Amino acid sequence: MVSRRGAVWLPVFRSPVGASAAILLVVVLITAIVAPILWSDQAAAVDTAAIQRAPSAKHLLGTDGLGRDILYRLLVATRLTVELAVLATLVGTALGIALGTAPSVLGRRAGTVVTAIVNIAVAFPGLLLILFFAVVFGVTTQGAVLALAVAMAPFYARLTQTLAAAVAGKDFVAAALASGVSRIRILTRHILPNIGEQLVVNAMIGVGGTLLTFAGLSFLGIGIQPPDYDWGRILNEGVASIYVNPAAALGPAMLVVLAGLSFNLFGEAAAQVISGERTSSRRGVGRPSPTARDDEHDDTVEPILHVRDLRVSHPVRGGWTSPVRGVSFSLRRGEAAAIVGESGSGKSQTALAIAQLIERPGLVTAEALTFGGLPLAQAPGRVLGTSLAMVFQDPMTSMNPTMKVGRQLAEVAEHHQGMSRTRALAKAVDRLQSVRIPSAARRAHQYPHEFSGGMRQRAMIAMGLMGTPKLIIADEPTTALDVTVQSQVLRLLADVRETAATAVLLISHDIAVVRRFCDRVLVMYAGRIVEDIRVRDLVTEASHPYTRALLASVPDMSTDRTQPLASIPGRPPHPDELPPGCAFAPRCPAADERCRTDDPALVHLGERHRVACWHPRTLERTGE
Ligand SMILES: Nc1ncnc2c1ncn2[C@@H]1O[C@H](COP(=O)(O)OP(=O)(O)OP(=O)(O)O)[C@@H](O)[C@H]1O
Repeated sequence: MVSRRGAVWLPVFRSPVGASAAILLVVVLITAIVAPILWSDQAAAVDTAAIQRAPSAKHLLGTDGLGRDILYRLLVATRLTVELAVLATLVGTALGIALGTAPSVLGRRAGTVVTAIVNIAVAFPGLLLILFFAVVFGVTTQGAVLALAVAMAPFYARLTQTLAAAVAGKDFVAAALASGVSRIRILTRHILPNIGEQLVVNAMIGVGGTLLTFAGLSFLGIGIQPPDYDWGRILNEGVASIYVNPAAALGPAMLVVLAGLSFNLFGEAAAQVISGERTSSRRGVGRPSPTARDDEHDDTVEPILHVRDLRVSHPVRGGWTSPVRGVSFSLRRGEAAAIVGESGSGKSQTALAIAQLIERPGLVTAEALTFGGLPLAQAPGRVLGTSLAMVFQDPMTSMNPTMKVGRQLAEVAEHHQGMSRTRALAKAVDRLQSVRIPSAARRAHQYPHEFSGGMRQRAMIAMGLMGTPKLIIADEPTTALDVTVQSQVLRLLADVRETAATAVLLISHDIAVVRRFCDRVLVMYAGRIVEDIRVRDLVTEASHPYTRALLASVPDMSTDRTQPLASIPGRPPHPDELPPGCAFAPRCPAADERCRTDDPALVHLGERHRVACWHPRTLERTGE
């Protein structure tokens, strides 16, 4: 059976360009290997009686100044030419990867310095850099290799940074961060394997360019030094006798171009195939400033999570934007609460802030943010991945595609519980079984792409269960799944909750899902909780006009199907375009002057009911 990696490369050979380049490449490589073995003597044989002869049946490309056969010399020189081009590219790529990944491993300042140096070097003309370093490292073969490598490193550094930035935004990297995996390990296990393919392809295209440049250096006399010779040197000698024997110059020139092209075209064809495979914040308003604070509901028995006045801010041009503005709530052991609200209301930012996954320069502040009684910020490595688990929205991006599912799960136990590889894998299989993955032992050895969407999501939950989580934060875990699989995943979360008294914080925009699964709903609007209510009271007691509008937009058994569904007119405001009073006022049918000037605090309306509104339940009274 062809492995997945092998299968990815197969289409390269199917395209006409890829196939021709591959044939050419194979010919070049075979020549590089066999020519020095077969024809070294013929290439070195001096014949003073046949100096600088034109092409003949005996010497197809003629002879050089010492009567040596040019064709044999070209064939033998293939090895050194290709070897040095590949070596220079390898050293340059390795140097580039080291420079490109340094900012994420080094501290912030050192990282900024490295990035600045790379940016300056990238802007510098490549040829000038090569000539400069060739002089610095000395006019020798090694000097030329080093000069080429150092000159191409900034390009690969920039490429690595760009590719790594794209992968760093994926959920599986956030999941690994959540598990407390170190940055170096994230780099080596999660980021580099996922950008390796593109780097290899770019390096292959690069070999073609390096081959041409190296030949150029040798032609100028600052590449390979006698008695060694490559195509560039032979070209140099051939040009001297071009009027006597043009083939002496044309032969090496054509070989340089053909070999360069073969690497280049093969790399390009591979890049096209791979890219084909892969295609299947605004201005701020000043530093985060205090706003009306939620009046925290504090009657919880044994709160596992305690959040008071949580704020998340991000720097944007001209100031800061605050998508979460003073959120307060507590969660008890075994409680399932949902955060609902329209897109952009700050649900995910709240979840990420609790899981300590807001990356700098984003700023998280809170009067209290404790988990199991301990401040989360002080002990993220110990809590995340063990007693706090996170399940992300997109099962396609939640797992590292280059690691087998079992290994990804085992990594958590190896890292946090110091388990041996074998025991950790056995635990991974056990957890996969517990989330009802069929043939778990076999499945553990498969890659995520061999799992269906629902199975991947269950495997994500199993990853959370590798520790003994007291809280699972599930950010839209069912959005990408079909309805049947959705209920399976929710049932699974419900089982975990029941058996281990695990609290669940479910982020969702689907109030129907929430009503089936949760005890409590936290309704968010424009970065704040506007209502905190028990699910069983939702239909009868919901008091904020926004909550009622959300409810009205979901059809139920009593909905008149002949009428269009109620929708909420207008759009939620962007975090930096908030109106002065209640953020919902511009869309609220009950808003008056006070709503437009004063922001209402979140206050108790009942025993376990909080609402932030100047006119709670107004809509119901007015016959909504
Ligand atoms: N790094 C950032 N810099 C600036 N603004 C950001 C940043 N990250 C998020 N935001 C803003 O925060 C707001 C809330 O985002 P969040 O992802 O929490 O919304 P959400 O309620 O989860 O929406 P959705 O249901 O679409 O996921 C959005 O307006 C978004 O533009």
